[in-house]
Amino acid sequence: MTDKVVRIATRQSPLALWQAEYVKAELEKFHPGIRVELMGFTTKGDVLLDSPLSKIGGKGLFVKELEVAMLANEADIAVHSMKDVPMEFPEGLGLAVICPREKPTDAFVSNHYKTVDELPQGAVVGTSSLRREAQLKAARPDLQIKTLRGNVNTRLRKLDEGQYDAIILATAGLLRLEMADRIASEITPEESLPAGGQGAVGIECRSDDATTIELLKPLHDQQTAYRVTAERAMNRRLEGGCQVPIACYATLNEAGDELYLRGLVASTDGTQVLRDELRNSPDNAEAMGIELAERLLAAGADKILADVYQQNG
Ligand SMILES: NCc1[nH]cc(CCC(=O)O)c1CC(=O)O
Repeated sequence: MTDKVVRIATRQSPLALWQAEYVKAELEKFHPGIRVELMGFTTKGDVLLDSPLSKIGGKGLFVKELEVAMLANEADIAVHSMKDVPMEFPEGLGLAVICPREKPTDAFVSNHYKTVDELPQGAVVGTSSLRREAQLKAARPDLQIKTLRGNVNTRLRKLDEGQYDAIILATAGLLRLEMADRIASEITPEESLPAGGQGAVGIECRSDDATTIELLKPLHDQQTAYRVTAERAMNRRLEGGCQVPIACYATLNEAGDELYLRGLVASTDGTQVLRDELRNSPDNAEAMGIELAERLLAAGADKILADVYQQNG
Protein backbone atom coordinates (compact mmCIF):
# COMPACT_ATOMS: atom_id res chain seq x y z
CA MET A 1 0.00 0.00 0.00
CA THR A 2 1.11 3.53 -0.69
CA ASP A 3 -0.55 6.90 -0.28
CA LYS A 4 1.48 8.40 -3.08
CA VAL A 5 -0.37 10.11 -5.93
CA VAL A 6 1.20 9.75 -9.37
CA ARG A 7 0.16 12.46 -11.83
CA ILE A 8 0.53 11.46 -15.48
CA ALA A 9 0.96 14.28 -18.00
CA THR A 10 -0.52 13.11 -21.28
CA ARG A 11 -1.50 14.33 -24.70
CA GLN A 12 -5.17 13.87 -25.46
CA SER A 13 -5.12 11.90 -28.69
CA PRO A 14 -6.81 8.49 -28.39
CA LEU A 15 -3.42 6.75 -28.66
CA ALA A 16 -1.75 8.95 -26.03
CA LEU A 17 -4.71 8.39 -23.69
CA TRP A 18 -4.54 4.63 -24.28
CA GLN A 19 -0.87 4.65 -23.30
CA ALA A 20 -1.50 6.78 -20.20
CA GLU A 21 -4.41 4.53 -19.16
CA TYR A 22 -2.21 1.47 -19.71
CA VAL A 23 0.45 2.85 -17.37
CA LYS A 24 -2.22 3.86 -14.83
CA ALA A 25 -3.62 0.30 -14.88
CA GLU A 26 -0.15 -1.25 -14.54
CA LEU A 27 0.72 1.00 -11.60
CA GLU A 28 -2.58 0.11 -9.92
CA LYS A 29 -1.93 -3.59 -10.56
CA PHE A 30 1.53 -3.54 -8.98
CA HIS A 31 0.69 -1.09 -6.19
CA PRO A 32 -2.82 -1.67 -4.84
CA GLY A 33 -4.22 1.48 -3.27
CA ILE A 34 -2.05 3.84 -5.31
CA ARG A 35 -3.75 6.93 -6.74
CA VAL A 36 -2.98 7.74 -10.36
CA GLU A 37 -4.37 10.82 -12.11
CA LEU A 38 -4.30 11.76 -15.78
CA MET A 39 -3.65 15.40 -16.69
CA GLY A 40 -4.37 16.34 -20.28
CA PHE A 41 -2.08 18.67 -22.26
CA THR A 42 -2.00 19.95 -25.81
CA THR A 43 1.41 19.96 -27.49
CA LYS A 44 2.71 21.89 -30.48
CA GLY A 45 2.57 18.67 -32.50
CA ASP A 46 -1.16 18.39 -31.78
CA VAL A 47 -1.84 21.97 -32.88
CA LEU A 48 0.15 22.04 -36.11
CA LEU A 49 -1.79 19.18 -37.63
CA ASP A 50 -1.74 20.31 -41.22
CA SER A 51 1.96 20.89 -41.72
CA PRO A 52 4.12 17.96 -42.81
CA LEU A 53 6.08 16.88 -39.74
CA SER A 54 9.35 17.12 -41.60
CA LYS A 55 8.71 20.81 -42.30
CA ILE A 56 7.65 21.95 -38.83
CA GLY A 57 10.62 19.94 -37.62
CA GLY A 58 11.91 20.45 -34.12
CA LYS A 59 12.63 17.38 -32.13
CA GLY A 60 10.23 16.58 -29.35
CA LEU A 61 7.24 18.29 -30.88
CA PHE A 62 4.99 16.02 -28.86
CA VAL A 63 6.80 16.07 -25.53
CA LYS A 64 7.95 19.59 -24.61
CA GLU A 65 4.77 20.77 -22.82
CA LEU A 66 4.69 17.56 -20.80
CA GLU A 67 8.30 18.07 -19.74
CA VAL A 68 7.64 21.65 -18.67
CA ALA A 69 4.83 20.37 -16.43
CA MET A 70 7.06 17.77 -14.80
CA LEU A 71 9.86 20.28 -14.20
CA ALA A 72 7.33 22.64 -12.59
CA ASN A 73 6.20 19.75 -10.38
CA GLU A 74 2.68 19.94 -11.79
CA ALA A 75 2.94 16.35 -13.03
CA ASP A 76 5.15 13.38 -12.08
CA ILE A 77 5.48 11.25 -15.19
CA ALA A 78 4.91 11.43 -18.93
CA VAL A 79 4.18 8.39 -21.08
CA HIS A 80 5.66 8.47 -24.56
CA SER A 81 5.78 6.47 -27.75
CA MET A 82 9.54 5.88 -27.83
CA LYS A 83 9.49 6.75 -31.52
CA ASP A 84 8.62 10.36 -30.67
CA VAL A 85 10.98 10.90 -27.75
CA PRO A 86 14.06 13.02 -28.44
CA MET A 87 17.43 11.41 -27.83
CA GLU A 88 18.48 13.87 -25.14
CA PHE A 89 16.38 14.79 -22.13
CA PRO A 90 16.24 18.21 -20.49
CA GLU A 91 18.33 18.63 -17.34
CA GLY A 92 16.46 17.12 -14.40
CA LEU A 93 14.41 14.64 -16.44
CA GLY A 94 15.16 11.15 -17.66
CA LEU A 95 13.66 7.95 -18.93
CA ALA A 96 12.77 5.76 -15.95
CA VAL A 97 11.48 2.62 -17.66
CA ILE A 98 10.60 1.10 -21.02
CA CYS A 99 7.49 -1.11 -21.09
CA PRO A 100 7.09 -4.36 -23.09
CA ARG A 101 6.97 -3.67 -26.81
CA GLU A 102 3.90 -4.04 -29.03
CA LYS A 103 4.44 -5.12 -32.66
CA PRO A 104 6.98 -2.69 -34.15
CA THR A 105 5.95 -3.09 -37.80
CA ASP A 106 4.21 -0.72 -40.19
CA ALA A 107 0.72 -1.66 -41.32
CA PHE A 108 -0.71 -1.41 -44.83
CA VAL A 109 -4.24 -0.03 -44.57
CA SER A 110 -6.56 0.08 -47.55
CA ASN A 111 -10.21 -0.51 -48.38
CA HIS A 112 -9.39 -1.97 -51.80
CA TYR A 113 -5.98 -3.63 -51.78
CA LYS A 114 -4.29 -6.23 -49.58
CA THR A 115 -0.62 -5.34 -50.06
CA VAL A 116 1.72 -2.73 -51.52
CA ASP A 117 2.34 -5.11 -54.44
CA GLU A 118 -1.37 -5.13 -55.31
CA LEU A 119 -1.53 -1.34 -55.71
CA PRO A 120 -2.10 -0.26 -59.31
CA GLN A 121 0.42 1.90 -61.17
CA GLY A 122 0.53 5.46 -59.83
CA ALA A 123 -1.65 4.73 -56.79
CA VAL A 124 -1.81 7.40 -54.07
CA VAL A 125 -0.40 6.36 -50.69
CA GLY A 126 -0.74 8.51 -47.58
CA THR A 127 2.09 8.92 -45.10
CA SER A 128 3.99 11.85 -43.63
CA SER A 129 6.95 9.74 -42.61
CA LEU A 130 9.98 10.23 -44.84
CA ARG A 131 11.16 6.81 -43.67
CA ARG A 132 8.00 5.14 -45.00
CA GLU A 133 7.99 7.29 -48.14
CA ALA A 134 11.60 6.41 -49.03
CA GLN A 135 11.07 2.67 -48.60
CA LEU A 136 7.80 2.70 -50.55
CA LYS A 137 9.41 4.64 -53.39
CA ALA A 138 12.39 2.27 -53.44
CA ALA A 139 10.06 -0.69 -53.96
CA ARG A 140 7.53 1.11 -56.15
CA PRO A 141 8.86 4.28 -57.81
CA ASP A 142 5.51 4.76 -59.58
CA LEU A 143 3.55 5.40 -56.36
CA GLN A 144 2.44 8.92 -55.47
CA ILE A 145 3.09 9.73 -51.84
CA LYS A 146 0.69 12.26 -50.34
CA THR A 147 0.98 13.95 -46.94
CA LEU A 148 -1.17 12.45 -44.19
CA ARG A 149 -1.37 14.02 -40.75
CA GLY A 150 -3.67 13.90 -37.78
CA ASN A 151 -4.35 11.27 -35.16
CA VAL A 152 -5.13 7.70 -36.15
CA ASN A 153 -8.90 8.28 -36.46
CA THR A 154 -8.40 11.33 -38.66
CA ARG A 155 -6.03 9.42 -40.92
CA LEU A 156 -8.49 6.56 -41.31
CA ARG A 157 -11.31 9.00 -42.08
CA LYS A 158 -9.21 10.58 -44.84
CA LEU A 159 -8.61 7.11 -46.31
CA ASP A 160 -12.33 6.29 -46.12
CA GLU A 161 -13.19 9.57 -47.87
CA GLY A 162 -11.18 8.32 -50.82
CA GLN A 163 -8.29 10.77 -50.56
CA TYR A 164 -5.83 7.85 -50.76
CA ASP A 165 -5.72 4.33 -52.22
CA ALA A 166 -3.87 3.19 -49.11
CA ILE A 167 -2.18 4.61 -46.04
CA ILE A 168 0.64 3.36 -43.85
CA LEU A 169 0.28 3.44 -40.06
CA ALA A 170 2.10 1.87 -37.15
CA THR A 171 0.64 -1.58 -36.42
CA ALA A 172 1.00 -0.86 -32.68
CA GLY A 173 -1.32 2.13 -32.76
CA LEU A 174 -4.07 0.22 -34.57
CA LEU A 175 -3.80 -2.77 -32.25
CA ARG A 176 -3.94 -0.57 -29.14
CA LEU A 177 -7.02 1.23 -30.39
CA GLU A 178 -8.65 -2.13 -31.17
CA MET A 179 -8.70 -1.49 -34.89
CA ALA A 180 -6.85 -4.63 -35.97
CA ASP A 181 -9.59 -5.14 -38.58
CA ARG A 182 -8.30 -2.06 -40.43
CA ILE A 183 -4.93 -3.73 -41.11
CA ALA A 184 -5.01 -5.11 -44.66
CA SER A 185 -1.55 -6.60 -44.11
CA GLU A 186 1.42 -6.17 -41.85
CA ILE A 187 4.47 -4.91 -43.71
CA THR A 188 7.52 -7.00 -42.88
CA PRO A 189 10.69 -5.35 -41.54
CA GLU A 190 12.36 -6.49 -44.78
CA GLU A 191 9.87 -4.41 -46.81
CA SER A 192 9.75 -1.41 -44.48
CA LEU A 193 12.25 -1.26 -41.67
CA PRO A 194 10.51 0.37 -38.68
CA ALA A 195 11.47 3.57 -36.91
CA GLY A 196 13.66 3.29 -33.85
CA GLY A 197 11.48 2.75 -30.79
CA GLN A 198 8.30 2.09 -32.76
CA GLY A 199 5.76 0.14 -30.72
CA ALA A 200 7.52 0.76 -27.41
CA VAL A 201 6.19 2.96 -24.62
CA GLY A 202 8.60 4.74 -22.30
CA ILE A 203 8.03 6.66 -19.09
CA GLU A 204 9.85 9.87 -18.29
CA CYS A 205 10.07 11.46 -14.85
CA ARG A 206 12.18 13.78 -12.71
CA SER A 207 15.62 12.21 -12.18
CA ASP A 208 15.55 13.03 -8.44
CA ASP A 209 12.07 11.60 -7.81
CA ALA A 210 13.22 8.37 -6.16
CA THR A 211 9.71 7.47 -4.94
CA THR A 212 8.19 7.53 -8.43
CA ILE A 213 11.19 5.76 -9.96
CA GLU A 214 10.75 2.95 -7.43
CA LEU A 215 7.01 2.68 -8.20
CA LEU A 216 7.73 2.45 -11.94
CA LYS A 217 10.30 -0.36 -11.68
CA PRO A 218 7.91 -3.31 -12.14
CA LEU A 219 6.74 -1.84 -15.47
CA HIS A 220 10.20 -2.16 -17.01
CA ASP A 221 10.97 -4.72 -19.72
CA GLN A 222 14.71 -5.27 -20.09
CA GLN A 223 14.49 -7.06 -23.46
CA THR A 224 12.64 -4.13 -24.99
CA ALA A 225 15.12 -1.78 -23.33
CA TYR A 226 18.11 -3.52 -24.98
CA ARG A 227 16.43 -3.31 -28.38
CA VAL A 228 15.34 0.31 -28.06
CA THR A 229 18.71 1.32 -26.61
CA ALA A 230 20.51 0.03 -29.71
CA GLU A 231 17.99 1.67 -32.04
CA ARG A 232 18.11 5.02 -30.29
CA ALA A 233 21.91 4.98 -30.14
CA MET A 234 21.97 4.61 -33.92
CA ASN A 235 19.45 7.44 -34.33
CA ARG A 236 21.38 9.66 -31.96
CA ARG A 237 24.66 9.15 -33.82
CA LEU A 238 22.88 9.95 -37.08
CA GLU A 239 21.11 12.87 -35.38
CA GLY A 240 17.83 11.63 -36.73
CA GLY A 241 14.38 11.10 -35.36
CA CYS A 242 11.07 10.21 -36.94
CA GLN A 243 11.43 13.09 -39.42
CA VAL A 244 14.28 11.77 -41.55
CA PRO A 245 14.52 8.68 -43.76
CA ILE A 246 16.32 6.66 -41.10
CA ALA A 247 15.07 3.26 -39.99
CA CYS A 248 16.44 0.84 -37.43
CA TYR A 249 15.19 -2.28 -35.83
CA ALA A 250 16.70 -4.61 -33.25
CA THR A 251 15.59 -8.09 -32.22
CA LEU A 252 16.85 -10.47 -29.54
CA ASN A 253 17.32 -14.17 -30.17
CA GLU A 254 15.38 -16.65 -28.07
CA ALA A 255 18.22 -17.23 -25.63
CA GLY A 256 18.35 -13.47 -25.13
CA ASP A 257 22.11 -13.32 -25.60
CA GLU A 258 22.36 -11.96 -29.13
CA LEU A 259 21.04 -8.65 -30.37
CA TYR A 260 20.52 -8.30 -34.12
CA LEU A 261 20.42 -4.66 -35.23
CA ARG A 262 19.47 -3.56 -38.73
CA GLY A 263 19.78 0.01 -39.97
CA LEU A 264 18.81 1.93 -43.08
CA VAL A 265 19.35 5.43 -44.42
CA ALA A 266 17.66 6.44 -47.66
CA SER A 267 17.07 9.44 -49.86
CA THR A 268 13.42 10.51 -49.67
CA ASP A 269 12.81 9.59 -53.33
CA GLY A 270 14.03 6.07 -52.61
CA THR A 271 16.71 6.10 -55.28
CA GLN A 272 19.47 5.63 -52.71
CA VAL A 273 19.05 3.08 -49.94
CA LEU A 274 21.90 2.15 -47.63
CA ARG A 275 21.50 -0.84 -45.33
CA ASP A 276 23.76 -2.52 -42.82
CA GLU A 277 23.43 -4.80 -39.83
CA LEU A 278 25.28 -6.06 -36.76
CA ARG A 279 25.02 -8.90 -34.25
CA ASN A 280 26.49 -8.69 -30.77
CA SER A 281 25.76 -9.13 -27.09
CA PRO A 282 22.83 -7.05 -25.78
CA ASP A 283 25.26 -5.68 -23.17
CA ASN A 284 26.81 -3.78 -26.09
CA ALA A 285 23.47 -2.36 -27.31
CA GLU A 286 24.56 1.26 -27.15
CA ALA A 287 27.93 0.64 -28.80
CA MET A 288 26.23 -1.40 -31.53
CA GLY A 289 23.94 1.49 -32.42
CA ILE A 290 26.88 3.86 -32.66
CA GLU A 291 28.96 1.44 -34.72
CA LEU A 292 26.14 0.78 -37.16
CA ALA A 293 25.54 4.52 -37.56
CA GLU A 294 29.24 5.08 -38.23
CA ARG A 295 29.34 2.33 -40.80
CA LEU A 296 26.33 3.86 -42.58
CA LEU A 297 27.87 7.35 -42.43
CA ALA A 298 31.11 6.03 -43.92
CA ALA A 299 29.10 4.34 -46.69
CA GLY A 300 27.50 7.66 -47.73
CA ALA A 301 24.69 8.32 -45.24
CA ASP A 302 26.35 11.62 -44.31
CA LYS A 303 25.80 12.91 -47.84
CA ILE A 304 22.21 11.59 -48.07
CA LEU A 305 21.20 13.14 -44.75
CA ALA A 306 22.83 16.49 -45.55
CA ASP A 307 20.66 16.63 -48.68
CA VAL A 308 17.51 15.76 -46.71
CA TYR A 309 18.18 18.41 -44.07
CA GLN A 310 18.78 21.00 -46.80
CA GLN A 311 15.47 20.18 -48.54
CA ASN A 312 13.59 20.58 -45.28
CA GLY A 313 15.30 23.83 -44.37
N1 LIG B 1 4.52 9.49 -35.39
C1 LIG B 1 3.32 9.36 -34.61
C2 LIG B 1 3.26 8.05 -33.89
N2 LIG B 1 4.01 7.83 -32.81
C3 LIG B 1 3.79 6.54 -32.38
C4 LIG B 1 2.85 5.97 -33.22
C5 LIG B 1 2.34 4.59 -33.14
C6 LIG B 1 2.57 3.80 -31.89
C7 LIG B 1 3.98 3.45 -31.60
O1 LIG B 1 4.89 3.43 -32.44
O2 LIG B 1 4.23 3.12 -30.41
C8 LIG B 1 2.48 6.93 -34.17
C9 LIG B 1 1.49 6.79 -35.25
C10 LIG B 1 1.98 6.12 -36.50
O3 LIG B 1 3.19 6.16 -36.81
O4 LIG B 1 1.14 5.56 -37.22
